[in-house]
Amino acid sequence: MNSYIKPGDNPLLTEERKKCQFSTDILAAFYHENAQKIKRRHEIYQYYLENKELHDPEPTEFMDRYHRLENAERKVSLLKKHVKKAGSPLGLHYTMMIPTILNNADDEQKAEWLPKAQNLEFIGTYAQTELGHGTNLRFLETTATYDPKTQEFILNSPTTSAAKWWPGNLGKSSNRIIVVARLISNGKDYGPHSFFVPIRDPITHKSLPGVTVGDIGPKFGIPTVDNGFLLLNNVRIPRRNMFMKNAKLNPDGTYISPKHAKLAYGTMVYVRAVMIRTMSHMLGLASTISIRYSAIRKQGEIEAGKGEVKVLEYQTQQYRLLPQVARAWAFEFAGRYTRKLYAQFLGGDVDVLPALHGVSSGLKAVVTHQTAQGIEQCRMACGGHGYSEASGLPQLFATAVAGCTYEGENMVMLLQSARQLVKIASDVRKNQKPTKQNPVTDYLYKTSAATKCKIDQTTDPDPSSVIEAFEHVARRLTFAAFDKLEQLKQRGISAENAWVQCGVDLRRAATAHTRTFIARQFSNGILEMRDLPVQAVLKDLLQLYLFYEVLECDGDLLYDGYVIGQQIEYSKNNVYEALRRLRPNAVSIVDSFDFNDRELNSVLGRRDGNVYENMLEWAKSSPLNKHDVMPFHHKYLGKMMEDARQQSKL
Ligand SMILES: CCCCC/C=C/C(=O)SCCNC(=O)CCNC(=O)[C@H](O)C(C)(C)COP(=O)(O)OP(=O)(O)OC[C@H]1O[C@@H](n2cnc3c(N)ncnc32)[C@H](O)[C@@H]1OP(=O)(O)O
Ligand SMILES: Cc1cc2nc3c(=O)[nH]c(=O)nc-3n(C[C@H](O)[C@H](O)[C@H](O)COP(=O)(O)OP(=O)(O)OC[C@H]3O[C@@H](n4cnc5c(N)ncnc54)[C@H](O)[C@@H]3O)c2cc1C
Repeated sequence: MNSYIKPGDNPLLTEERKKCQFSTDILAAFYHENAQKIKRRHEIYQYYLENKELHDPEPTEFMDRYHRLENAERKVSLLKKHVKKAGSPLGLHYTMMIPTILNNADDEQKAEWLPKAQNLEFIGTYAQTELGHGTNLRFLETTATYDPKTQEFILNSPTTSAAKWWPGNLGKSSNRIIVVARLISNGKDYGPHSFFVPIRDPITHKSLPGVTVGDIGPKFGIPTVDNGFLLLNNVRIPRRNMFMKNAKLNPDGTYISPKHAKLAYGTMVYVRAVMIRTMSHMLGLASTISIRYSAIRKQGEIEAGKGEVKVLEYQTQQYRLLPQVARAWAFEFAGRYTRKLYAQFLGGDVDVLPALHGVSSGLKAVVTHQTAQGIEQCRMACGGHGYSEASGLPQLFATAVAGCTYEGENMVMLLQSARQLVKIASDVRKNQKPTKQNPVTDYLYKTSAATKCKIDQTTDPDPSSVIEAFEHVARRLTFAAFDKLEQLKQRGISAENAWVQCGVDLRRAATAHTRTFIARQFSNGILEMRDLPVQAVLKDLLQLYLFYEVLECDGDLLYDGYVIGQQIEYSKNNVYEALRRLRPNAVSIVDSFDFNDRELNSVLGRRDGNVYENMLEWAKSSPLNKHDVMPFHHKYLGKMMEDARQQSKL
């Protein structure tokens, strides 16, 4: 039963919702983990509806960056009064400042900084990337030189390329930030460490002496985030402003190493682990918008004389949109795994860090890339109106695609994942067994159970046959890349250069490995669902996901004969059959993502489906339409046409 039906909705959408064959409440609670969270979501939305001061004065699409930032800060300052989590001017405060305090501050520092951060007594960000370096952290230039006489660090940007560049909310919002700088003590460089650095006066908000800070200017998207630049000119901070949970520096300047060399990178691993859910939500938003719109948009007759049909009736439209719904679910299940692993790490299990880094690196890269691709597919499937900012899809894409770059550029992250695969391949070649169980990589120690894939023509395909096929491809690509590395090294090429010359093969292996991981998490995740009608929908989504992925990597499956052409044909049929089964429930399935109209920010994706009249209202509210004739018309185009008319009379 679809609980999203309301009087006054577009009848075309209501008729879709009346076809619902499952409980949208149960599916929504499963996606958001429990019914309590759905209830809380609805309470917050109702509160938002009742508090007009939280609303935008006009569609933000019509605002310039100055007014967008002002509006965002206004709402955030109000939000603190209303709800804990806040919007974009505080994005980095919640996603990086607070996790860094939790992850890198010792107990005394946590006691001092955490309550103030949680109470929003200051606003922070995570300033690591520099104008000259983002990926290669070993070469960051900002220095923190210890002065044992005063027990202070002197922070300095030695060159222009050392300017911190990109950190979100650095330009105008933040006043207490995390700066990643090279720790130098007693003449020794200990590499990048994190420091708590005041950059603006807590009362006047003016930049402090030695601090040059500002906004880096317009970007591809995310206009309400003041990504900034920062130059430090011998700014002094107390010794105790170095985060000291892991590495420590004594008053005399002696350094104490952390238990694990990469603990300082913990915040990045945290964001990579949790951003998977954000990407799932973004893909869920895009598929909600495009499927609701496709259910009310009529275009073209299938049979002459029988009237125009909803574009969702076209198999091609289903093929463009429904796999995005399936992937949104797949990413949600995969993200649950990495969040659990991160919780284990935060709980003190440092040994889990390499496994967490390995899985979160590859997952972050694949999920952000497929999310961006999927949103763009949803946008294109909405025709011209998908290209309008009224749809919400261009901004959604511009926000999501940034995830391919931040938190570790995707190619670099896939190569990090490949490091783990190559180490395992080396162990296998030496007949070494895994030192500890790792459900993500254990399959690499096995050989392909069946020499031939078990995908066959059936109405109820077995997910394990597809997952084994993905394991087979990932194993083959991993060992092929490993063997190529070894051959190059045997020819006298250095390990580093061999790595670079195998980069594309390593990336392919990491992508195949991550695909296997996601498929396994999706297949395991739906087993928890006990409600049979909802379970049937999830099984259809899983079938669509698995066989859609088979078609995405069919060349790798056919390469060594593990799969034959007939099985690719079976896979195609399984995709079409899943589309057919999902079509009647399509609108109710995206309703179950439970995104409200504020989150959707889309005229096309409105819950009520009343698109056309609201599209016209939206367009009319454009500031351009305050004028029938633009004030400058006669100065330019008007004069040009008048001159042309006069000219033609001569
Ligand atoms: C809503 C969200 C808003 C997001 C806002 C955005 C924020 C940001 O973008 S913050 C800045 C993000 N920047 C990055 O992610 C930088 C990416 N670069 C790196 O992480 C590193 O430079 C590197 C991993 C690419 C290379 O680091 P390096 O120290 O050179 O390490 P190696 O490649 O030589 O590997 C050595 C060893 O360390 C392991 N390792 C690397 N990183 C981690 C980690 N984070 N956690 C655990 N282990 C890590 C790596 O696996 C190697 O191990 P072995 O293979 O066993 O030798
Ligand atoms: C919207 C947005 C928000 C951001 N927010 C923050 C923030 O809050 N805090 C922060 O510190 N940073 C932030 N960043 C910066 C981000 O983390 C960096 O842009 C990212 O780490 C990539 O570094 P880079 O831009 O210097 O690219 P580079 O490191 O210069 O890489 C450029 C390209 O070179 C290639 N490349 C580089 N190294 C390798 C390698 N080892 N192997 C193979 N190929 C390689 C890759 O193709 C890469 O795309 C943000 C960036 C964006 C776009």
